Amino acid sequence: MLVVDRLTCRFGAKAAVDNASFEIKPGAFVGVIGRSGAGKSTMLRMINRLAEPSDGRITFDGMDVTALKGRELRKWRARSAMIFQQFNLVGRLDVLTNVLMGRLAEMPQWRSLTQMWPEDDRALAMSALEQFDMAQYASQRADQLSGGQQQRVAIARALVQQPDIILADEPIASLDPRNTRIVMDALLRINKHFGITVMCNLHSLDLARTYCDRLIGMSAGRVVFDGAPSALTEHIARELYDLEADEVMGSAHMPTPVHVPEYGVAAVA
Ligand SMILES: Nc1ncnc2c1ncn2[C@@H]1O[C@H](COP(=O)(O)OP(=O)(O)OP(=O)(O)O)[C@@H](O)[C@H]1O
Repeated sequence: MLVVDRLTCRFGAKAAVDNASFEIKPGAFVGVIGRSGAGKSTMLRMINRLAEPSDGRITFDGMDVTALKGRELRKWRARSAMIFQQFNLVGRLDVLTNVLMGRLAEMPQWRSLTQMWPEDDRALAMSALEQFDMAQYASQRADQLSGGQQQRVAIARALVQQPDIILADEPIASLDPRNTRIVMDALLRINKHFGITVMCNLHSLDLARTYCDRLIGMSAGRVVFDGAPSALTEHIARELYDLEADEVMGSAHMPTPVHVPEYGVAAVA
């Protein structure tokens, strides 16, 4: 279980995250919502330790994440895989090598320098690409793919890290509606099929309601809502988003969730 306890991150006098506390059980799909600047990215980055907390504590299954250093910190970063808005692939490398990068934390340094990937890792990477219908692009340069395809490769890379939790920071912000659905479905598959906890920052409230089983609402660095999507009333949502409310609340056509036997809930247009 991930426990965030009175976590604060200050940049100068400003608290980007202010005294936030919550717990996340294994296997949850949690959406972090709120307007631009609410502190969503900083929260995720602190959990992965890309941003340093100024105060408070993060623990995972009893391990003090906030105190980790050196090799232990590198291991934690592999266990809490980040997915970014801009995909963060190495464009000049092929797709398979990009996915294999997710295995680096498990490799001795000499081996990673020679890029001699063990056969098991290559098989794991190919299998991850197959999960997201990307195996046919394995030998193609990553920068020749569309945004949606690149994000699927990034998700495959996260999967081969064999993480306990995936931290997705606005993973669909630069995608069109079709690719948005494909990428959100890929995250849902990771969650339902592999049982990996997903924490996903989303600007769109409709997407968050469609895919997440719990929402954490942030405003000015504080957690102001924590509960099931059904408990998020129109009134609370309007308070969370303020002037942006009309933009994020249902003006666009959104997928309706349906039950798919293989992985539980999926989304269809
Ligand atoms: N490295 C930094 N230095 C200074 N201020 C920062 C830094 N990172 C974030 N902030 C500030 O902290 C606040 C929260 O930013 P954050 O990116 O976490 O919000 P967000 O909810 O993810 O917003 P968005 O949806 O626009 O990405 C903002 O006011 C931002 O300007």
